[in-house]
Amino acid sequence: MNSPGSDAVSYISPEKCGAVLTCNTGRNTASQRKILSIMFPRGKDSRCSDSFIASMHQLKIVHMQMHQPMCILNVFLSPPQSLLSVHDAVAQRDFEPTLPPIPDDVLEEDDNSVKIVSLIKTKEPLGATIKRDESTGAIVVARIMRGGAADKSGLIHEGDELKEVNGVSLEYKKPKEILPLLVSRASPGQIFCFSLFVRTLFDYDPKDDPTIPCKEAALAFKRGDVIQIVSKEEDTWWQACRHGNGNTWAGLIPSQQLQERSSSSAVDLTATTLTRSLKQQNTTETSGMRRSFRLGRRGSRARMAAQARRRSAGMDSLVRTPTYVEVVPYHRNPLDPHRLVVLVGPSSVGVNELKRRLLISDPERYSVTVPHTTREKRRQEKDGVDYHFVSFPVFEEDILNHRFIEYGRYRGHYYGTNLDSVLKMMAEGKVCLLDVHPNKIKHVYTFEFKPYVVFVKPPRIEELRLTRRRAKFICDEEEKKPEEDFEDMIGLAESMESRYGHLFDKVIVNGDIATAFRELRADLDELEKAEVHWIPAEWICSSPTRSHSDFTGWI
Ligand SMILES: Nc1ncnc2c1ncn2[C@@H]1O[C@H](COP(=O)(O)OP(=O)(O)OP(=O)(O)O)[C@@H](O)[C@H]1O
Repeated sequence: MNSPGSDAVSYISPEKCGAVLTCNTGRNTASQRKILSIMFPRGKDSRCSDSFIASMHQLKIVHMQMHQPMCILNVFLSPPQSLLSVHDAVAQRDFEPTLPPIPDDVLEEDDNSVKIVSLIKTKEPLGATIKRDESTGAIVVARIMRGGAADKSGLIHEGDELKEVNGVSLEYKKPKEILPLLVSRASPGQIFCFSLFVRTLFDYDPKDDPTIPCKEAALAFKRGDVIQIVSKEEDTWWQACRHGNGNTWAGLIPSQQLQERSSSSAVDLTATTLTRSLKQQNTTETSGMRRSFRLGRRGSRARMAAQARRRSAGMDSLVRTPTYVEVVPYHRNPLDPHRLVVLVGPSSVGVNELKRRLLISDPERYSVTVPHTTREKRRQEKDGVDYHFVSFPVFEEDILNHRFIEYGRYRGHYYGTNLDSVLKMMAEGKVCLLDVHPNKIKHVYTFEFKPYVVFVKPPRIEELRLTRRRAKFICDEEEKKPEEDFEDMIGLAESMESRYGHLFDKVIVNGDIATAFRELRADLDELEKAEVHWIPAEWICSSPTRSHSDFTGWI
């Protein structure tokens, strides 16, 4: 089995990834390794190619016949021990083919050890990215993708020089001409040494990314997708697989650091724009914040201006580029309370309208909380139905115990949404709909409530004008025109998204109300049916009384 000049020849045919043939000279240190040939099968059905071409020293081509079946060993190799043990097993038997002699002059010419690697694959690409070595001009392996054929074989390493693919010399070829052959797909059920599930907080399309080293080896995703990160070895590019798809991929994605860096200029721009627009506006205090909340949902202009200043100075720890949030699977037992549905959005965007439609569409399923108040009960009102009527001391004790999601004073009396009223609805088996400013989400951002946060976003201004023509907008200032309200709404939506976007599970654009409602309803139906809910990992160690000043699960 051994060929002249080599001390190990192994055929390995893991069932899924095809066969691997190696021949090395015994001087196989990382610095000396050279890949001389990589062979892909030509026949659609053939797992083992019937011919094997080895290019020696860029010049010499050695042809060799292979017969099926080759040695079938269901082994994934991790060098060097397993390679040697497989070699020992293989070497006991007389397998076809035998390697032809390696020409003497080849070995004499070069001090480097010679390794011939043939990866005979099914549909799998090699699973590596390449680059041109600037000093030598050689094509070298830049990285090995986790779970790909190259990784599983354990025979190809970063820095190896690539001479030939499928019998075609790579000399004078540009990396982009070779790249399509080297994309990685991992086998379903592949076990990775490193594994972390994240929900993505931004859309990523490698086609639009000029910095990606290899577009074909990248993984595209949409905001909200759950992906499995399998390697974080590099600072700039991580490797990840799509989750929930049998045909999983291990592809490159921008690391958190890279994404934050590339978006930081955009965030700065948003902060500057917001500061500028605050300066221009006279009515920011009320125009953008949720109008329907009577109890302090509106932020003061001064506070918003200070926030914008802090943000532009980079001092607001909550303003972070949305990247990835670590998630864990939660299997909802049918007897478990429903997740709390939190609807957020700028004032007048249509949150109440959507909530109203949900309640009408299925009153048995959806419900809203009953607020607490310290004011006197009126004759026609029912305690626990219209309001929970409580005394001042009780209300204030609950404030001190952080039991209010939001509260405020109106005409000398307190009004507020108490956590207990939410829990009561949930305990009754209802899907509780909560409508708050996004800065209040933190009060329910726990495993106990498992909030599913829907951000209702305005469409582009043209569509806003068109769809809201007949809607009544209550301007906060007499002289204010609806057009200004539209601009405020869009501006506020943008700043909400950049500030709290990492908390949003779903974004609904409310252009046409019927379409937006259908989308929301369908999404909530899907949530109801979902076997697995991917929830933030931080909830697992959170408690209802914990302070939520930061979101540690956000990686
Ligand atoms: N897609 C839409 N097309 C046309 N009109 C809409 C649409 N969405 C909402 N509206 C109308 O816009 C007005 C404001 O909507 P809504 O009260 O639901 O806003 P909101 O987000 O709850 O604001 P606020 O919290 O300030 O009350 C209502 O008259 C509503 O019927």
